[in-house]
Amino acid sequence: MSEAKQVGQLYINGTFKPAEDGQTFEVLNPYTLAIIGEQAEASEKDIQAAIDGAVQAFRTWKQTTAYERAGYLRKLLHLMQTREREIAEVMTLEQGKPVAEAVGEVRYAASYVAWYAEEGIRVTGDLLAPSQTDSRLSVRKIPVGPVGIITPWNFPLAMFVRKIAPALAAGCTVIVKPAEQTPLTAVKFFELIHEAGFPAGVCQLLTGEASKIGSAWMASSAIRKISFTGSTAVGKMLMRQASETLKKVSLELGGHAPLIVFDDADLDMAAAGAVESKFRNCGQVCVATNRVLVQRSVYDAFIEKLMKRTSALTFGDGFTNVDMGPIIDKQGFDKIVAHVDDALAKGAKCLLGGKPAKGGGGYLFEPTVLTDVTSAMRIAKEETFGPVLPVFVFDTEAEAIQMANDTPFGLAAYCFTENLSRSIRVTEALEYGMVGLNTGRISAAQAPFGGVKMSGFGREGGRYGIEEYLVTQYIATVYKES
Ligand SMILES: NC(=O)C1=CN([C@@H]2O[C@H](COP(=O)(O)OP(=O)(O)OC[C@H]3O[C@@H](n4cnc5c(N)ncnc54)[C@H](OP(=O)(O)O)[C@@H]3O)[C@@H](O)[C@H]2O)C=CC1
Ligand SMILES: O=C(O)CCCC(=O)O
Repeated sequence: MSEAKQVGQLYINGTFKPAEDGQTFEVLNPYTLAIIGEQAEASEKDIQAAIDGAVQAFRTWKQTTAYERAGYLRKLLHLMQTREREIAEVMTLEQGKPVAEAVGEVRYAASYVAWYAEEGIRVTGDLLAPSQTDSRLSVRKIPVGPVGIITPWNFPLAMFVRKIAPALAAGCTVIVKPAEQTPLTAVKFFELIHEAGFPAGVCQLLTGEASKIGSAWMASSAIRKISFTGSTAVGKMLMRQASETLKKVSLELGGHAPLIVFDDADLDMAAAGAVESKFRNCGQVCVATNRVLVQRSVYDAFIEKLMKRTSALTFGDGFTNVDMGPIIDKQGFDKIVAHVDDALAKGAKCLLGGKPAKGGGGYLFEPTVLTDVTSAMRIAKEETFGPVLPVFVFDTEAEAIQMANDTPFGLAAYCFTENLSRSIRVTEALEYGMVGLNTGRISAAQAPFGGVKMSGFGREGGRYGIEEYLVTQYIATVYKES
């Protein structure tokens, strides 16, 4: 990837432009902490121009047929497929994940575009049985209106693509606000939006101060829906703000995923699932395993298999052949260090890693396995968002279920067992929006991604995801019989 500094602009009303007052902010490479670019910081005027553009464009976009909208999405899909390496390299530069993983993310994002290019044409209404002969009772599904989208840095592309694809397919217009750490991937993607020829105002990009953009959207009754992925704290605040103008809201928030290994599990599959689920994206994933719960009788055998896989993991510069890149920033790094230090101070044993690593100048942390972990430790309660795997022991199925559900979060959980009856009992007892049975990978464009409890609400993916961008209109008609 070229070392030339990237300069990212806003995308408003079909045009790339700098901020109206010329303000920018710096973008860093998290592996080296070098400044790799500058990104426009939207002014109040820019934010308002985007809202006005979204409102104006909605008037015509909502009138297009689902087939026309599918055509635009298919063009976008083609561009994403042909330019995947280019997008992936920008992602690695500003987010740090290995290029191969970044390519995987571009493909994953593209799978949502492919899905919703198809799903948009399947939105239908109903004709209800009337209570009198001269009437028709019809139900339409119509786009909710302009949507504000706020996403985090851990998946700089997929997190907003899986929101905009169903929104555009449904007939909504969208404005995207990506995380401050990863705006350049979004700019690269919007070049494709531009090339795909979406009408001006249908899909726009704002970068800059989150609270300024968020507050302007919240104050505007024109923005009818907010879709957010990020921390529970910010999600709760956005929901409070959205109540002022009663916007529809979807929140995909933090998780604290348990991964349960029963004594009848295939331990190789369980160890592979734990490592895949924990160490993908250096553990900076809301569905990452945050707690491994192992039945006592297979504890030693499982740990041995887990250690074999974990100690083979490599980390470093995402542009080299490694399994993991750096931690995104100091705040994320400090939380990981604090969780590990707290666990060790309270009696946990470190079997692997447990400390920062050198290299690059950014924030690296060794893949870490902790045992003798107890519920008194922070790591047992909070999302670590890093490459640290704490292992707990249990004796009975009831105890495993109780431990797994003992959290305010409810995003993803994993269970490994070869026993059919147990698999049904346990997966259905888990208070989570998503459960992986004998797998550490659950995400798919056709499936409903989302949580319960403090992990939020709303679903992304499949036929469920488009519902988030639709509202129901009922029309009662009385007609004259000739
Ligand atoms: N569910 C998930 O996938 C994620 C969970 N997290 C959890 O949250 C922790 C903190 O991560 P962090 O990146 O700070 O998460 P945040 O929730 O702060 O950031 C996510 C998005 O929200 C934006 N945002 C922040 N404050 C506001 C606001 N007042 N109004 C509108 N938008 C706002 C951010 O913008 P900006 O970047 O400009 O501040 C970013 O685009 C992580 O350690 C992890 O535990 C984090 C990311 C993703
Ligand atoms: O961390 C997230 O918010 C999304 C996880 C990525 C995925 O598996 O879809």
